[in-house]
Amino acid sequence: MNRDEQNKAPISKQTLNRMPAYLLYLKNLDLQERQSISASAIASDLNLNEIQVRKDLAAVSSSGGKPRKGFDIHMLIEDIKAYLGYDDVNNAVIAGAGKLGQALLCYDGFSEYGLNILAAFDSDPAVIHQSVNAKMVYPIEKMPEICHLLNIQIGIITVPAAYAQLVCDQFVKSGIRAIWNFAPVLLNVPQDILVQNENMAVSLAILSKHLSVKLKKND
Ligand SMILES: NC(=O)c1ccc[n+]([C@@H]2O[C@H](COP(=O)([O-])OP(=O)(O)OC[C@H]3O[C@@H](n4cnc5c(N)ncnc54)[C@H](O)[C@@H]3O)[C@@H](O)[C@H]2O)c1
Repeated sequence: MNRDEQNKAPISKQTLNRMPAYLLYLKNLDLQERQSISASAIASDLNLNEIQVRKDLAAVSSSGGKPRKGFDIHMLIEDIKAYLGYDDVNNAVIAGAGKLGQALLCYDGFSEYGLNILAAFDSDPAVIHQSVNAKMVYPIEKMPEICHLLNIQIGIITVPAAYAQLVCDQFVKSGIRAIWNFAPVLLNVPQDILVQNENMAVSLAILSKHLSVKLKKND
């Protein structure tokens, strides 16, 4: 099956959302030590249901697992990358899985605009390793590794204002090309990085200004 055919194959949202965790896990295996791995070993190491893992990997694997040997690790990594759309410029991650970050993670409507939020990062142990709408929240320290691994181009900032520049710098170091910033801060970025600031307060101020002008006219 070529990459285009693979991308057309139906795959559930939950399966897609588990792929970054599989990819991270497989990339950290020592390929000198072993070249293949079984679905049951992956399920046990990631604390997932074995049947679920088998189904997930069957949906993406171009070769399928061999009965005794399992999956060729290198091929499986390439298959998962292809499924995640490694060259897709619209793959994004979130920094700050708090109230706003979680709301964005839970909103499925972005996919209609081609934006795929694949994972999130946070510094709070209470949310790290939790999944939100089946998307994993990773420790912020993992950002460079995961962004490079998934070839992420867009970083979404939903941390408190005081940490926004720090997180922005971490995104830039992680190879991000564009930033969607929800924190009320003007970010310093290298010239080639695009920043889109989002501020609901500004929209509300415009709305209230229009309303006051309209009401004055009606007086
Ligand atoms: N643009 C808008 O219209 C709009 C609307 C609401 C909130 N906001 C902004 O969004 C941001 C988040 O708001 P919230 O209400 O979700 O806050 P929150 O406190 O619920 O969430 C912030 C999250 O960021 C995490 N965090 C803090 N420092 C971090 C760091 N260095 N690295 C990684 N994670 C870190 C926290 O652990 C927390 O989970 C704020 O800057 C807020 O001003 C913007």
